Amino acid sequence: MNLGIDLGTANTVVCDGRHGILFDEPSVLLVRAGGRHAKILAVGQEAADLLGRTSNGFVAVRPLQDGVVTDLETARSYLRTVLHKAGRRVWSSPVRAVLGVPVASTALENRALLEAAEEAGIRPATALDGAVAGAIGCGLDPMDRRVHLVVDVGGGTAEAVAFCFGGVLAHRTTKLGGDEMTVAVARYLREQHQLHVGELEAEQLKIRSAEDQGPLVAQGRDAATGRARLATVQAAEVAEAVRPITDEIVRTLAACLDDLPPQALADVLAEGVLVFGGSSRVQGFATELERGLGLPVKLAEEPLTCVAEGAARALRNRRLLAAYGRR
Ligand SMILES: Nc1ncnc2c1ncn2[C@@H]1O[C@H](COP(=O)(O)OP(=O)(O)OP(=O)(O)O)[C@@H](O)[C@H]1O
Repeated sequence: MNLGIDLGTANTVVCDGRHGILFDEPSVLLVRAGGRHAKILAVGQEAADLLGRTSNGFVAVRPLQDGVVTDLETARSYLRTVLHKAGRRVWSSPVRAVLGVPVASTALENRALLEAAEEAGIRPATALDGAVAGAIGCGLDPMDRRVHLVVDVGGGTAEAVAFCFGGVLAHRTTKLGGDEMTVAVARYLREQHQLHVGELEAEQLKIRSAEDQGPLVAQGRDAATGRARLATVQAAEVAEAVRPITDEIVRTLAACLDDLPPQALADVLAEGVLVFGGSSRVQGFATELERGLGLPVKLAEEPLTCVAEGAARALRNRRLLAAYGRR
């Protein structure tokens, strides 16, 4: 198997060079707590479906925090199960992969991810900036002599990366992303509608508000009576709730332009800024970004899968991996 893997804070996507997307599910494991004897009960969508529905003793674990591996053992078990779900049946069958990593990740953080991947049976495992992989997935060539600027806004992080002819020129990262937007929506409902909602409901409301401008219905628990009830929320209210987060993301990422020479800016002005990652779909984000950067913004056609698709393509391009690969 020759795979591109986007092991994100929120979602994991695995793409095969020949067969396309093999796995696309939330990055989460459900384990039964038990110290060293913790047992994995469900992974991916199965685990996500059980969030908030299990009794005491079950814990949801995310293999990554802010885009990086924090626990080697968890990451290894998670990757092993993901490979199995992606169709790897024979333990000894060779798997090569390129894995997307945050541009600001340290050598030590990349080492942890690659070690977990190798222990899960991926050999060789190569790390590539997720933003560069996403650009490849959208049809850009990072070996071009023109400068490209891309923005990746995921669940736990957002980054802007400018690159050209095999090298990164400038980048900015923030540990704000869709997860914080979801928290902001839940807080808004509590404060303005006296409704307590779970994480899943707040996220669904955020996503629906990006697709439907009409009134939306939120389901939760009344703050005063503790009883289940519904509330009608306008899409514009959700946009207002997430605006402080999107503003902060745009402000941080826009500083990336300060590091670009005038000729590079001219390239980006001519071509526009490519935006991907699930949170690029949040209501009003693209407009905010366009205003903050003062540059035209283009939305990727496949914002959630282009990183894995690009990573799978990069696996076949030795020159590109020699230039951008991180070991
Ligand atoms: N249609 C949509 N509208 C708004 N938000 C969305 C939409 N689809 C997904 N999201 C949000 O996008 C985020 C996940 O995006 P993505 O899968 O790109 O992140 P990730 O790669 O797992 O995270 P990271 O890049 O931070 O490691 C979640 O917060 C999710 O709520």
